[in-house]
Amino acid sequence: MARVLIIDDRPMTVRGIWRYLRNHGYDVEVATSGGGGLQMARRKIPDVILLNVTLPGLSGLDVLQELLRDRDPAFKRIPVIMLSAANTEAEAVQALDLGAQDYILKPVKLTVFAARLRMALRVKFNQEALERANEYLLTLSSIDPLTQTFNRRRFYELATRELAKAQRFQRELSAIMIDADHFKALNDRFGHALGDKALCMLADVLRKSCRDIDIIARMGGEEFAVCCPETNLGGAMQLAERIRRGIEVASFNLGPGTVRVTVSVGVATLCDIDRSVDSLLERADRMMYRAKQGGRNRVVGA
Ligand SMILES: Nc1nc2c(ncn2[C@@H]2O[C@H](COP(=O)(O)OP(=O)(O)OP(=O)(O)O)[C@@H](O)[C@H]2O)c(=O)[nH]1
Repeated sequence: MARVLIIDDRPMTVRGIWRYLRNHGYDVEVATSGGGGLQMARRKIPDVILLNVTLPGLSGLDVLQELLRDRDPAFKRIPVIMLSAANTEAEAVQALDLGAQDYILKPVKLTVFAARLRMALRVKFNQEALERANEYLLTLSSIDPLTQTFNRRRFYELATRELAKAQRFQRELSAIMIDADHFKALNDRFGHALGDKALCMLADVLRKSCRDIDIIARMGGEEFAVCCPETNLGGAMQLAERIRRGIEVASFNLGPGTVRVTVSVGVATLCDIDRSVDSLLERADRMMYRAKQGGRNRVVGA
């Protein structure tokens, strides 16, 4: 049921509209001042606002501007239909230019009014559907479908922002590279499906081990990265060891008998020479290869 908020200081003049909307299944509320209307709208966001231009105190146009200036995007998106008895072109132009969805003269012809109300609602619902679709597409383009961690592209976007913040405010930042050991052999021996399950297990351990503000991503294949804001080398080494150990332990529950997954982990921390996420990751990557060369299932950092 669409929710309509009428803001009009003389409710008698909108009684016809009110009755019509109630009879046609709308959920209608009436406020008699601009300020009161804004409060009501904030308490429960309406699908559309019918707003009289002339009001005591805050005028209808003031209310419209308040709505459009609001920080809450849901508030800004409420379509506003202005109602006016003035019949001046200038007022209509001003209201529409400010951002009103429509401008209707009183006395209102109910059937035409209802059609314009339906149109305003259609525009709003279509816009909401579009925003949901955009959000979904953004998720698809940012998330690795197998492990539900960020993908490489999104990792770079988020880590670049963190790096800029860390450099600007002289904060610490570290990166951890995690690569599964002998993953080819695991796939060959137990099958690709178990390999996939192992990657999901790795991602679960990463999620459980890291802070909410850490950025976890699958960089490709059997390689993951974590970007840790506000974390120095010591902290990142501790986290890396927790991850390594967590994976070793979780791998006992992965599958039948002898399936085991371990990881080699490289850690690097931001220093003055770093100009990009790449240079930090390259160092973490080099550390990870040292971990491989050192016998795997270990953490190396510098
Ligand atoms: N199951 C599964 N396997 C994958 C996926 N992506 C990459 N792989 C496999 O991961 C393996 C990586 O092998 P390599 O790069 O040779 O490394 P490794 O066998 O782990 O050896 P080391 O890294 O030296 O310990 C390859 O066999 C890839 O096919 C995936 O999404 N699912």
